[in-house]
Amino acid sequence: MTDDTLARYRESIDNIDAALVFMLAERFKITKAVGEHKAKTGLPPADPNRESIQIERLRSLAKSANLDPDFSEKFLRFIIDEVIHHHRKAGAGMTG
Ligand SMILES: O=C(O)C(=O)C[C@]1(C(=O)O)C=C[C@@H](O)C=C1
Repeated sequence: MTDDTLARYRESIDNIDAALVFMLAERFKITKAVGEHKAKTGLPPADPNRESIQIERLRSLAKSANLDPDFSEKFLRFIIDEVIHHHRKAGAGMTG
């Protein structure tokens, strides 16, 4: 039996997932440039002060959007940790 309601919900979920992938691809495109800039200028891969500002901002945005701020922080942390990992590789001259 086909469930049209569920199929419609899933269509929307698939669109949102696609948008997330495109947004993440754009974010990683720009953080790649940041990593190269940092490697070239000798800046450290991680900037904990900047991270604190980003996390506070995202937590506040999450609250106004009715999204769990702890989840939002974990999500951003996960992404930033991956970016730092890329930055470290760029700093060591190991891209890819
Ligand atoms: O803004 C920077 O300095 C970055 O390298 C980008 C970024 C991020 O992904 O947002 C990643 C690592 C830093 O610790 C802080 C922020």
